[in-house]
Amino acid sequence: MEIPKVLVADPVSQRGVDELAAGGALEVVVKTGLPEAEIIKIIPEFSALVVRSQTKVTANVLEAASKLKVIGRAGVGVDNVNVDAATKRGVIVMNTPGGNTISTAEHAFSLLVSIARSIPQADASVKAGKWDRKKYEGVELYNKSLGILGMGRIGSEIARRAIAFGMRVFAYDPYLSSSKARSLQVELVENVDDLLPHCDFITMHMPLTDETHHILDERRLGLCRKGVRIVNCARGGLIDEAALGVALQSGQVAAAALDVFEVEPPPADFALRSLPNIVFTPHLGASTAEAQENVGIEIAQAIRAALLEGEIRNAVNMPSIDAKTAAVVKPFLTLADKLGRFAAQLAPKRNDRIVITYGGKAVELPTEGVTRAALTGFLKTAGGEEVNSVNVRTMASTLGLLVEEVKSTEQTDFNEWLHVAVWSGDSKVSLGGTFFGAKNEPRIVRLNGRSIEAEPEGVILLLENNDVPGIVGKVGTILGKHKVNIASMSLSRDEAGGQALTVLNLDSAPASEVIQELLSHPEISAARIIQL
Ligand SMILES: NC(=O)C1=CN([C@@H]2O[C@H](COP(=O)(O)OP(=O)(O)OC[C@H]3O[C@@H](n4cnc5c(N)ncnc54)[C@H](O)[C@@H]3O)[C@@H](O)[C@H]2O)C=CC1
Ligand SMILES: O=C(O)C(=O)COP(=O)(O)O
Repeated sequence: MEIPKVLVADPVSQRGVDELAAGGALEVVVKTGLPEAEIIKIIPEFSALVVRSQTKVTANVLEAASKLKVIGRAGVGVDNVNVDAATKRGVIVMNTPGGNTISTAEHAFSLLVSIARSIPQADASVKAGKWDRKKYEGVELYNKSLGILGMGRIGSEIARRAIAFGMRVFAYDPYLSSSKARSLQVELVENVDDLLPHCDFITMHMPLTDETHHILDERRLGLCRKGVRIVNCARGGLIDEAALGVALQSGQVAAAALDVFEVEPPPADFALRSLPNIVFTPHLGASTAEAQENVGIEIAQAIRAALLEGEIRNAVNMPSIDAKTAAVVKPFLTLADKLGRFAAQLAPKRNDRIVITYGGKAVELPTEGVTRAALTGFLKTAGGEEVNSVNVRTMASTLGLLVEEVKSTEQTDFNEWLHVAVWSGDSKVSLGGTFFGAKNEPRIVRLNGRSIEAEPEGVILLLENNDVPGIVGKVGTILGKHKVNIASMSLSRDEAGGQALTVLNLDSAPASEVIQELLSHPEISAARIIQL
């Protein structure tokens, strides 16, 4: 079997590369700093791609990435990855939250102190042979107020450090609970506008999203306390850099420090470069030996787990699942896929709703992965092999297919079972499955409300026929005449002499003339082949 290849497109610690390549199960290629065109040329060979913040994983790169299963971001922010395009192409996007938290918090806090005391400027001044002690008079952090925009991992570490420096900390984070704010000893402010006038210092620690883009714009910079000092160690797009430049020149903002920029690296004519009261670092927040060791190893382990064991860790575009749970869920994934495929071949084309019901012990499962498997089985007939558990929810939503999950308390003959029902208007198709025997073999045991027994595998012949003597023999004779062997057969009838559903597992697919011959029998009203 071909060894999956992994492209490391941004600098990752050697220990991370070694972890990826361990045991020879993956082939690791390190090619950093490639332009998009070069990545597009080579990406078709790769099953996984490792990036940091420099490589842009664009829709064009993803379009070319025919083999790609996983994008591993050795760090936190994934705004350099077109996650929507990755999801549409069924590519898992993972990151390593936490691996560079301390490093980034320490860097941001260092920048805070730097601009309180103009350390970089004073350093440059002495190195230039000057001795300006008055010019570089600074301010204390002690007894000052700090506003933290984004109180997650890094924001929380900043808060701890600020409190240790005797600062009063205000936090703006719409997703932070009051109890968490209390435990962090920060004062939660409902909206940014109310926070800004109270802060001597402001530091940004939120992701770059549509909601946070330019969250500090000209208007809000005007709301800040005059002489505020601002640090951005999160993402350049959070601050309107042009407005910041004006505020720095007017003194509305006394000083600023940027580790991140709207365009990285900033262009040669970057206007802020000439201002005396701003400090820059080249996106160094996570650039420590410890952080890079952490994120390198963590992303390597996550990619190996995904490619080699089907375990999903820290995915940003689908539910994570650990190896132990993956093993428990695995048989249900197969059954769900088969039920979905079976339903797709029976259901009419335009479907409004699909309901996946869990019964017996199956109600204890982490259902999302199993639901996605049933959906994938169902939609593969519509969407082709492109559909997988990463993009299937998006596809269902695009098709207007309402997806429902039910945990049933219904008592049945089965210890654990799954049921898939699909509606198109008033017409409904439904299938139920469970597992039989010591080997936990999957079985289809319900079809449109009737009890049957069929292996969800290979060629299945469905017959609707009158329950009359000799019909089974007749079906066997017709199939036998055409050398079609019956592997198993199950017959389900409403009542003796009534309507019956006959389900046969066949060793080969009968030709269409065989189906026509079966349909020519007066007691057989429907015959169709299902391929699983
Ligand atoms: N300069 C650097 O090298 C580094 C930069 N970063 C950046 O820092 C950001 C934060 O990193 P972590 O703390 O690890 O992430 P995190 O996910 O732990 O924290 C982000 C916080 O932002 C909050 N948030 C989200 N939308 C918000 C909004 N509209 N308004 C206010 N708060 C909002 C979230 O609720 C969360 O608490 C990352 O997204 C990344 O962009 C992270 C690591 C290194
Ligand atoms: O983890 C993040 O979000 C970062 O911004 C770190 O960026 P880097 O991996 O150092 O290019």
